Amino acid sequence: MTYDHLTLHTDKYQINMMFAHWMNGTQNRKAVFEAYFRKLPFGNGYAVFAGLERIISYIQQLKFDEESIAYLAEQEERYDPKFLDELRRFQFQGSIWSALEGAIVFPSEPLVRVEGRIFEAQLIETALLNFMNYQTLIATKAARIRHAAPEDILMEFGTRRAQEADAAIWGARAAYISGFDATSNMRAGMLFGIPTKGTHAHSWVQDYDTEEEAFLRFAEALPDQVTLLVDTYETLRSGVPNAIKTAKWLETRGKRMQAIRLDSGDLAYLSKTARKMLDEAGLSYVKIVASNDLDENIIFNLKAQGAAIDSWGVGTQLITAADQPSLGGVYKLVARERGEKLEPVIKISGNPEKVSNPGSKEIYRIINRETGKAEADYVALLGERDIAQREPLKLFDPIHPYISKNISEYEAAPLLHPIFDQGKQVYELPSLEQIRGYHREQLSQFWPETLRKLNPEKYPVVLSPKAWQLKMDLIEQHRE
Ligand SMILES: Nc1ncnc2c1ncn2[C@@H]1O[C@H](COP(=O)(O)OP(=O)(O)OP(=O)(O)O)[C@@H](O)[C@H]1O
Ligand SMILES: O=P(O)(O)OC[C@H]1O[C@H](OP(=O)(O)OP(=O)(O)O)[C@H](O)[C@@H]1O
Ligand SMILES: O=C(O)c1cccnc1
Repeated sequence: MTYDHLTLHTDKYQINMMFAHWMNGTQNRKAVFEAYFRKLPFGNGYAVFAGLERIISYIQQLKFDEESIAYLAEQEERYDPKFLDELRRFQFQGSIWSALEGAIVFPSEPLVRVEGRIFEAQLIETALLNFMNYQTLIATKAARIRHAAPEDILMEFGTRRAQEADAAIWGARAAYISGFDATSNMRAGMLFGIPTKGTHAHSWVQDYDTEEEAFLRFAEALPDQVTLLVDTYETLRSGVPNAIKTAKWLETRGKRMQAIRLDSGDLAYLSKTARKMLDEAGLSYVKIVASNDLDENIIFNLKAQGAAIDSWGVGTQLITAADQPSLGGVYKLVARERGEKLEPVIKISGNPEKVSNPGSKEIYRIINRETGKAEADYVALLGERDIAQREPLKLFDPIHPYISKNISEYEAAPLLHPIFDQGKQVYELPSLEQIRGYHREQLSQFWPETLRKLNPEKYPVVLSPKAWQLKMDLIEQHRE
């Protein structure tokens, strides 16, 4: 069995719907789905989109191999062998538009649009949401941590606590997109080109009779990469003094110790005192790394306490998004084929925020020409003229349409980009460095009020008058 073949990485109900469509002869009917989330995680003012690279490689490998077919043939649903033959011939022929990784995104706007045969568009829902939801969540968490320590070195240390191996490496990648500097995971480093960093564990120190000897042996072995963990016994009475001795020894070899690492206790007090001890020993170049169940709030607090920490190793809280372990992204049908045409469809709910926005849509980030800052995201139906011709726009809140604002001097940057065109990949994958650059550029389009960690200003996502009217008409039709 191959663990990395992902075609059956889908919910059974997708296969059952594919089968039922096939039985009804409707499997080739066109459909349009859009993926979006409704609520921002962590009380943040924005999310950082990630997951596209994995979505693309998943789509590229979609194929029902004989092992998957044999497994499907065993199911209690007793799928018709002719359906299984159809699956043998299956090839993804749909089109996909998506936000780019690193993009700043908001609730209720389509982040991925899939247009294809209902057969294929339904199949990919589960995996697409799985990749988008997790990676976007971690990229957003990482952006919050970066926000708490804008100038410091951030290292992702989460693998041992991650929800298994895929989460570890794709989470490390998502963190790097949002501005982390390195990961401890070697496989993530090899696969994605993320810089890797590592210190040593308590076990290294415990394995020697004395801490001093442990430090020296480590420094002898890796003289250019010495970061010593100083809290195995007594941080200030033994760890830091032994680290100072080691640094002095390294100096006699013409080498400079990189850092000490604090992994327990009061990190503010210990770092300030250790800093003083290092400075007094003439070792102001030795940096201080901290770890121990850190998150953005603890980092922010430690900085407020004047902690002398240059570099942060963040594991569990980041990789598991511990304060909100999932992003509730959904994938909703917005149009279906009837006759020769695509007809918009709606999903009604008692909760106004849950009523879906019907029709295939495009999103534009409206940038005010005077300030260069984003004013709103404008969700329009495909091919709307006003926005294409940069005519003055009325921006109104779709839930409270009486709240509105006009704008005429603007740029409108499309958020969704073509990725697949009728099964063919038309998007060239950028390097991870380019993605990071794009993320930084995206951040610079927003006011600090949107970006702050605590109680950020709500950024407007507005519907075009046409998109809004379509929604009202469909709600009215359903009422009738
Ligand atoms: N000055 C500080 N202000 C706020 N939080 C801190 C401060 N120093 C450490 N912390 C955080 O408080 C928590 C302390 O947890 P805990 O008591 O388990 O750590 P510990 O004292 O190091 O114990 P252990 O040895 O079991 O790790 C950690 O999340 C740590 O990052
Ligand atoms: O606290 P996190 O944010 O999850 O960061 C990763 C943690 O993993 C290690 O601890 P662990 O006790 O597993 O091993 P050690 O013996 O190397 O400290 C490390 O010392 C960090 O404390
Ligand atoms: O390199 C480190 O210090 C490290 C790596 C993973 C987890 N904890 C610490």
